[in-house]
Amino acid sequence: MFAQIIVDVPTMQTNQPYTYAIPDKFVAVVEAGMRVVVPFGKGSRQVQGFVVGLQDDYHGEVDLKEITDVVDVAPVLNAEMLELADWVARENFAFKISVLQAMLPNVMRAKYVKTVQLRDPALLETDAMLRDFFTDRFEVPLDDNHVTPEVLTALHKYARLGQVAINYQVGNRAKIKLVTAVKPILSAEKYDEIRQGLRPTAKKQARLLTYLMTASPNWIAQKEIIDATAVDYTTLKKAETNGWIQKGEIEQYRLPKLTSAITATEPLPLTEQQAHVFTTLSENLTDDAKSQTYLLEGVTGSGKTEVYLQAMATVLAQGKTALMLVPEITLTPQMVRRVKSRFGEAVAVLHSALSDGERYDEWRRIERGEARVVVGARSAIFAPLQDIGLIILDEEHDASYKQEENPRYHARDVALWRASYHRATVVLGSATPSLESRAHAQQGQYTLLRLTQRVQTQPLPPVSLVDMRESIKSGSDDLFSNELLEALRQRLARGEQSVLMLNRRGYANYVSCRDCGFTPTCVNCDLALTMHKVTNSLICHYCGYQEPIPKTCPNCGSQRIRPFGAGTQKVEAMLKEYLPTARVLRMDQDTTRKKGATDGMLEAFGNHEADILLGTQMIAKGLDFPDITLVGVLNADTTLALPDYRAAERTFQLLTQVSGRAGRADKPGEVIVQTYNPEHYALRFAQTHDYEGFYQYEMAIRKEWQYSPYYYTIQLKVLHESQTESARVAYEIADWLKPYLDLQTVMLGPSAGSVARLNNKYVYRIVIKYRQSAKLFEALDELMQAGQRLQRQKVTLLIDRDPVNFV
Ligand SMILES: Nc1ncnc2c1ncn2[C@@H]1O[C@H](COP(=O)(O)OP(=O)(O)OP(=O)(O)O)[C@@H](O)[C@H]1O
Ligand SMILES: [Zn+2]
Ligand SMILES: [Zn+2]
Repeated sequence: MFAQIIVDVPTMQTNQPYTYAIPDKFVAVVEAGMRVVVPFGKGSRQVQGFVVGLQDDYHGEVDLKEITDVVDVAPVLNAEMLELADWVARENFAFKISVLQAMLPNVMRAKYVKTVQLRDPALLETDAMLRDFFTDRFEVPLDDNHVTPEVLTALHKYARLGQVAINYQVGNRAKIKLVTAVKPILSAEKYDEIRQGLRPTAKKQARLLTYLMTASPNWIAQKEIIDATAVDYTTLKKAETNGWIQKGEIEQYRLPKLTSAITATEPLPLTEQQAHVFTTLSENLTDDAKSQTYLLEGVTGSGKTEVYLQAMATVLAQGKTALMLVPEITLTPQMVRRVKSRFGEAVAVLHSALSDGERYDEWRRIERGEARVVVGARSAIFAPLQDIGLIILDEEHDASYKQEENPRYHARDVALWRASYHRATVVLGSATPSLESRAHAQQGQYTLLRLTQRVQTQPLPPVSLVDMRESIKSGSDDLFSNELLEALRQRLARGEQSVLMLNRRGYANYVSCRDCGFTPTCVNCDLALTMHKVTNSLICHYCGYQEPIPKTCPNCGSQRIRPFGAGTQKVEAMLKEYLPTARVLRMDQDTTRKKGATDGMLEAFGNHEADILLGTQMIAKGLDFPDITLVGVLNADTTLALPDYRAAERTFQLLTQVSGRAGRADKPGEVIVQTYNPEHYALRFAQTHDYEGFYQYEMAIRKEWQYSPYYYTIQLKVLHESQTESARVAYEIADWLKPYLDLQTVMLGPSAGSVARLNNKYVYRIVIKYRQSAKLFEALDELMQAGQRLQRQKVTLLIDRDPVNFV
């Protein structure tokens, strides 16, 4: 037997698997999706690799090397994942090894100690070999050198049946947690009989026996029994001696904690609009469903989440599984609670704030089929769910769905792939869909569904734009207008709550005129120019255009053209000055760094322990608190100045999202947006909550400037320690690519990266705008595979498809 293996050798990256021979002792064990150790290269260094295929024959010339060792006893990636990894690697010019690794939890990637855990103690009675192996323990280290092929083969078999598990431990980080457990071993009738015979004073024993009568004959954590029956350890000890129960150890998952208990909730009766959406979705949530994508465009507070929950319940009832992705920052306890209160233990949460151990536990619960609902951020799209019926992407427009490092996949694309594999339904939900998705709906690739009203038909809050150019002239400072301070005072007097957002995106990276609002833009691209203090210049991150930082405003001649500044701490201090009685809760990267801090703060705000929630973009999404009646945006413009053709879209989305936090329950809300660009269309459309208007307007601009969704973008970056070498290679690549570009394809650059050096390497960039991809992609693929040659020259080449940031 022979195996095809993708090896993990950073300096020899290639997407071609290597063929290795499988020695006899591993023939019964090795399967696709397992990791193995193989010799590689001249010195036959031992490296890890993934088995991606098996074959009976080999007709090549060379003598094949043999697999040295197996890392896994059961596959850690199934057939779907292997196929998906191929696709993700191909579509994103990524290396397969990095994709395969991205699919696994951290602990399985690092150096580890392996253990075998006995999950079904009954095995010991039937298999003498296993009895010797485990002796008197439930979990033993697995050191491959000391395990005979027979035992390995047996473990392999039991692992497939779920009777033993192979666990990975990194130091102590991801140790399996074992707890004492009890198993009822007598019949209900027998327990009843014993109970009848007890002395009347044996109250505790009676309680225990009553509990055992109705308990299922599985292992139950001892603590659970004690909590339920209020018996003590002595009672349990006695019960064991009496032969009523068996004691042992079971694995306890480190379930991510919530600060307070969850109460079960029932589905809410749907509003007319929700019901219409749900009915339409239900037509495809059937056993013989086909893969189908819906775009749910629903205003803030329209009850999208309730529709998701009910759709999830539908597929679960069919025995299928459901996956719900939300942006990292909206994966709040409030959100998790909403899902867990419906589906309880069936929910696994995958979140970057989890410890490696917690994440690994959740991953295994999913893999074993114990968790059938997954809620998570971007990387949860690789959750090892089987038989998926429904995939939801909430806030589908969110930029965090694109991974900004290798492999640079977009979770939306992966979602569509997996849905087509499982013939599942996809729901992309947002109050402000991405232009790409909305355009797909326009063309009929997605089915468009709308929720135009809030749940209790509360109106969307009125939004007023405060022109800061005027405001400053009349004596306010450039952080607080009189209008906003007055509105905050009103809320304090009424005991209502306010949310204040300081927009930090693109902060201090650009200059703007305080008198006329003018921000310098690129002559080629119409994008805001980014400030570079070192060179005292403004640079276009897209095409490389440069100009000196102007001393006076080119638009109105004012000298008050300067960078943006001031952080949340400054704002907090000023709030204290203006509104001494207000209780302010500041939420930013500093105050939320500690694990669980965000949860605590949101809970405190929910309990009215603060009047004002001050924060960065992280407060714009998802919050659902009934007493927020005022939302203030201190500076709407910073996102407008992002060096990104999506700047207007991002601004519109952010303002719409944050406005949506006000007036969600019975009290009417109000939004105040401070800006230097009150005429900008992104603000105008956000003011009237007019997504469709914005969409039409922005599409016309994208068409004119040849941006997505009309054109796609690919960014190539060349990095080298020497600037001349970096430039030389970039020009070489550009020349090499030219013959592959058709007439509609535009190549910008090479130009020096706007951040001249990254990690001490000089960056040169090429940006390609294209409509037809076939020929171009072939060329890029070839280029990537040539990466090895580049590696030897110490050149790094990065290929980023549809980049979110131009740096
Ligand atoms: N059918 C219903 N009946 C009563 N209340 C509902 C119903 N559907 C949703 N709600 C409540 O209305 C509020 C808003 O709903 P939800 O958070 O699902 O909206 P959303 O569209 O996801 O909002 P956003 O996009 O602004 O986060 C929630 O408090 C939710 O519990
Ligand atoms: Zn000006
Ligand atoms: Zn430009």
